[in-house]
Amino acid sequence: MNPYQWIWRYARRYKGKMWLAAILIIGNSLGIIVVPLLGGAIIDQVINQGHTERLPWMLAVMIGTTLVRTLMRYTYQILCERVGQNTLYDVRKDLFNKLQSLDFNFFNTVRTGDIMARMTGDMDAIRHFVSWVSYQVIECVLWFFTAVVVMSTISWPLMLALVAVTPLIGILTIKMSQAAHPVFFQIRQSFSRLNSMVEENISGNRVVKAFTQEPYEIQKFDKLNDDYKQRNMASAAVSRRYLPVLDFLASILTVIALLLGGYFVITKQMTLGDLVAFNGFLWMLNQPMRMSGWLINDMQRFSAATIKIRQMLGAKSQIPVNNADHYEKIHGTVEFRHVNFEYADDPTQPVLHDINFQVAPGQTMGILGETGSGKSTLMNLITRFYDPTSGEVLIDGKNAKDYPVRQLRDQVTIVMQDQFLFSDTIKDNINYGNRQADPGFIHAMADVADAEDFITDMPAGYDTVVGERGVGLSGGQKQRISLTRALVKDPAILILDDTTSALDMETEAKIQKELRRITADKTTFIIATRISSIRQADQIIVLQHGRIIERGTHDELLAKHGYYFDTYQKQLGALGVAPGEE
Ligand SMILES: Nc1ncnc2c1ncn2[C@@H]1O[C@H](COP(=O)(O)OP(=O)(O)OP(=O)(O)O)[C@@H](O)[C@H]1O
Repeated sequence: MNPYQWIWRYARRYKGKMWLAAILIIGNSLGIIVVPLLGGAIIDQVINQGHTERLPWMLAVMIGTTLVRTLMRYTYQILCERVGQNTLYDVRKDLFNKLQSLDFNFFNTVRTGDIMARMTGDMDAIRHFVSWVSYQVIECVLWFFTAVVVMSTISWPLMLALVAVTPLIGILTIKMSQAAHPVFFQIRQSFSRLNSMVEENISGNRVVKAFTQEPYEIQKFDKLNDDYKQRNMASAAVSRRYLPVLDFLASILTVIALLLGGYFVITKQMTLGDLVAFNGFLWMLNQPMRMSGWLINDMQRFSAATIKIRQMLGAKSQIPVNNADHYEKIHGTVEFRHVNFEYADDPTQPVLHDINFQVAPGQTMGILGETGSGKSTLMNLITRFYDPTSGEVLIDGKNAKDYPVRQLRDQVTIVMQDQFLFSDTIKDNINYGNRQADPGFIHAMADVADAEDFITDMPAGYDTVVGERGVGLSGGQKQRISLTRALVKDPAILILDDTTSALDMETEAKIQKELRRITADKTTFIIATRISSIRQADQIIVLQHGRIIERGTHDELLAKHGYYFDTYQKQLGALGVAPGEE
């Protein structure tokens, strides 16, 4: 499907408006012929033949048609703008909905700046095409052919002389189109790179400043900015190469018309009035020729803009978001059977190897392991952010893949390591997963997460607006708000991925105690670096290089004198507690 067929699938929803606009465009284009024809008639009939009584109605018709034409043009311009805006609204909506359905595999490989470039610059190229370029093209084609027909009826030999130039214009237009297409595609790519860089720079501004890398960032920006400029210059060079020639050919038409037309008048092959009328139509040939270059540019820009948007709209999620007709309540048994996993963007690096375990509803599993051992990845398979490469994740004995994914995630909540808060009120951040949550329940859960006191101490309490990504809150406060958000969701399976790492041990111990109380009926997974966070768990697994190397309860693991025991000893040592004294 070419870009024009693709956009037509959206624009045809507004067929009514488009037909009306088309009728008005045709009416306007036909109306154009009135003024030059009457101009010629005034010369021949009023000035040369002395029929002065005809002048008033001729002038009245000229003014009348001009007024009607202006009204028509105004109306179809508004109609086209509406169709353009509506079409853009639909494409943007589809794109945003698509983004919501795409999985982590997509977001791992596509940069945010790239997506933003699609949602802004590319969208505008589409709007410009539908709202402006489309009717300009129709106008130009209509003007050109109307002029050819009318001018031929006035003097076909003169018209034939002018038409002789048009094949050259056709060839130039095609050549320009071919030269412009790759350049516009490169401009879009370059714009994406520039956008991504700026987006990352803004998101990472604290790191930039902390490491005083502003000069490096400026240098990086300058390079991309220069690349963008160069590509735009290349596009301008294409225009520079062809547009003056097209302009020149358009001007040549006037010279031919005057020279040859003058000769025809002198030799009485046509009247002066006819030549004036003929000359009056000349712009209807000129204008499309002059415009053709610009319109080709705009069409190529549109075509380049649609490529990435269509790629994004066509992106397939490996984990489709499907809806179900009935809601299946999850009780909380989680079983991993011979699970292996590697990330799609790095398939050479197996991350999890033959993972097997089972957790009963209401039980707590602790997960310990060195950094990069696969702990978060393991949890991401329960929430189905990814599916295992082989093996099965079973929830209540049923393969996780057989649950509608939104239903599953509705009952499995993860508090991620990298907490994200929206620039919204604390209240709206907390009830993000459960908009109907009872205020009493929210306060109770905030109490469990030890967040109630610091929230109510804030000037606007729960209505305090936090900055983007939770700016204005400490790391520990963000962690506690994120934990409250997960608890308010009241899931059957709760996953805490290093959720309390930023808290002091006393606060952590308090939260752990409260959590044990309220998660008695939930299956809970706790990823932790501190053994104190998981020692009460019903079972603990230790991961190393994606394999379970130890499993058991706290006491069983200590008795093994392995990795867990060593970690425990180190952590006690760090606290200045001798073994046996804890
Ligand atoms: N999107 C990804 N694409 C490719 N590899 C990844 C991706 N995410 C993580 N990995 C790799 O998978 C491995 C396990 O990562 P994971 O985040 O699960 O470890 P972890 O045990 O949770 O680490 P930490 O304690 O530091 O959070 C690491 O080697 C990491 O580099």
